[in-house]
Amino acid sequence: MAQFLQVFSRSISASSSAMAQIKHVTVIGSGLMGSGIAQVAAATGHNVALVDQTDDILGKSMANMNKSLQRVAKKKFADDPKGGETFISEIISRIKTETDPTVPAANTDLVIEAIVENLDVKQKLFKSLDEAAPQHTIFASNTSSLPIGDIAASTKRLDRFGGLHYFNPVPMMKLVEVIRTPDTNDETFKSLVDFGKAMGKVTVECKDTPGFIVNRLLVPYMLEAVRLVERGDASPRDIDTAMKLGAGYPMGPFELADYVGLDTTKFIIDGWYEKFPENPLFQPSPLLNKLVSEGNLGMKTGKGFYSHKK
Ligand SMILES: CCCCCCCCCCCCCC(=O)CC(=O)SCCNC(=O)CCNC(=O)[C@H](O)C(C)(C)COP(=O)(O)OP(=O)(O)OC[C@H]1O[C@@H](n2cnc3c(N)ncnc32)[C@H](O)[C@@H]1OP(=O)(O)O
Ligand SMILES: NC(=O)C1=CN([C@@H]2O[C@H](COP(=O)(O)OP(=O)(O)OC[C@H]3O[C@@H](n4cnc5c(N)ncnc54)[C@H](O)[C@@H]3O)[C@@H](O)[C@H]2O)C=CC1
Repeated sequence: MAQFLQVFSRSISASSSAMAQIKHVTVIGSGLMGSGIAQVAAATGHNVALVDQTDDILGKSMANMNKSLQRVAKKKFADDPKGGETFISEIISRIKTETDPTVPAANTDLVIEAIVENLDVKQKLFKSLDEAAPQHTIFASNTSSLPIGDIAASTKRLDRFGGLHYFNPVPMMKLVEVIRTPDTNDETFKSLVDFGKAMGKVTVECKDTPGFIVNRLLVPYMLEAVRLVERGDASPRDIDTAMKLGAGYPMGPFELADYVGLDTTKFIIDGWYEKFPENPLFQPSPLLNKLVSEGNLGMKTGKGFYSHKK
């Protein structure tokens, strides 16, 4: 009987610790996505550690978050600029920056990874985090295209690993896809859904299938657009106009590719081509490859399919 009670109380405490509300979040990668995720997590009351490779990169991310928050505050505090300043400074004060991911990971409830779209680099990061983070910490990746199970395989916490796939720009886009692998346990999955909702997002659930829901549909559409241009059938400008005015999309496929980043876009296509080489859909795009090889990565560099003011 004593043994049964011990096991019973251990399982209660394990499950209640896994179910504990997520308060401290570590976001790794402070680029387009990581900075947006950190900003919204802090704006919804979470304590956030934001990690990147250098203090210089982190400084630029903090400045970008400030700009985004100014846009939010301008609307929210239209008649109260002082209130707007307090709003911004309170959110910013909940974000600490760090260059060593293992430091905040040692004391965090959730790690959200938003680094470069490369399986080896993500696996290497999570392997080191697995050694540093406590038992209860949940790991999540914001990958656009890599299998969550492949990233999780670098750790010993397959049951506490899932996907949280946000959309760009995170402060404006209302969706987060919550991904469970066959190993993700129910407590972890529920914590991830609850966290998505606590960030003010609408959550949808998806299995660990290539592209999840949105990118499974979006990537073929965008690739068809680039093939139209490569065949000389229509210009990027006309395709964008057509999809905005004819299909009601807020951005056309080329504007969106520049917004997402052509480097990230290429990582996604190259990864799927390597995995599904026989699929005609994922054949490399000479036009995209040319732009990336010239360092024209879209809005982040000031030039991609279009020129952008920096
Ligand atoms: C064709 C090339 C082929 C390549 C191969 C294909 C590869 C496939 C790549 C797939 C990539 C997948 C990436 C991924 O995993 C998933 C994604 O995230 S996909 C991207 C999803 N996002 C979208 O689709 C964005 C669509 N665009 C919009 O919704 C709007 O355009 C946007 C909200 C971005 C901007 O709105 P717009 O009216 O155009 O401009 P404004 O500047 O006037 O903004 C409106 C409004 O919003 C406020 N705002 C905008 N950005 C921010 C921000 N970052 N922070 C805070 N606030 C922001 C702004 O202040 C305005 O507010 P007002 O009150 O209206 O003034
Ligand atoms: N750009 C987009 O629209 C979307 C991207 N994603 C995914 O989010 C992830 C990040 O994408 P972006 O933010 O666009 O990329 P980004 O290039 O803007 O930012 C990536 C950041 O990660 C940092 N980084 C790289 N390796 C690191 C490491 N080992 N440790 C710490 N930091 C490291 C880089 O310095 C950079 O600041 C990718 O997996 C991408 O597929 C998901 C949804 C939308």
